[in-house]
Amino acid sequence: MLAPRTDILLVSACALLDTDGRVLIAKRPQGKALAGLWEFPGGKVEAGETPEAALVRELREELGIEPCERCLQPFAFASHPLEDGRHLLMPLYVCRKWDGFPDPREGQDIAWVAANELSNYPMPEADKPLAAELRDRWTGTRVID
Ligand SMILES: Nc1nc2c([nH]c(=O)n2[C@H]2C[C@H](O)[C@@H](COP(=O)(O)OP(=O)(O)OP(=O)(O)O)O2)c(=O)[nH]1
Repeated sequence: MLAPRTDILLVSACALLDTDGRVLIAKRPQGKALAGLWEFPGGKVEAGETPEAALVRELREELGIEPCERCLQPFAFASHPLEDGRHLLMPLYVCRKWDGFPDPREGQDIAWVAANELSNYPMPEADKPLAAELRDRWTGTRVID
């Protein structure tokens, strides 16, 4: 028997890291799914785009910065069911170098947060293992949850 068909939602996201090892997160605005939760900047990969090109476009649109594609370092990914029946596949890149100063262009709140403080910010379920992985990588300790 064939397994039921699942639509995949491909979203590219990025952990921008500053020189102090803090990560930029953004609050999802009212009116969007998961409003009020903190997320990694990024968005849906459009037809014909690579995940990297989508991320460069989203970072430009959301934050007015210009990372170069080769500065996007693959870090981890989320694979998570969404409430609407689709399945989220979200590669998370790390980026430490970009042109410009991150300035929210879509009215979203942003915060620079130490990796070991990400757990103080409510995030979508899909992001929790990614935040834990960032914490482990950038604090050099592995915490058993
Ligand atoms: N950007 C981003 N999206 C996330 C994260 N975690 C998570 O579950 N998502 C989900 C929420 C949404 O279902 C989807 C991203 O969709 P979106 O609506 O923000 O994408 P977009 O910017 O292309 O949106 P739009 O053009 O439709 O407004 O991925 C995350 O850390 N970053």
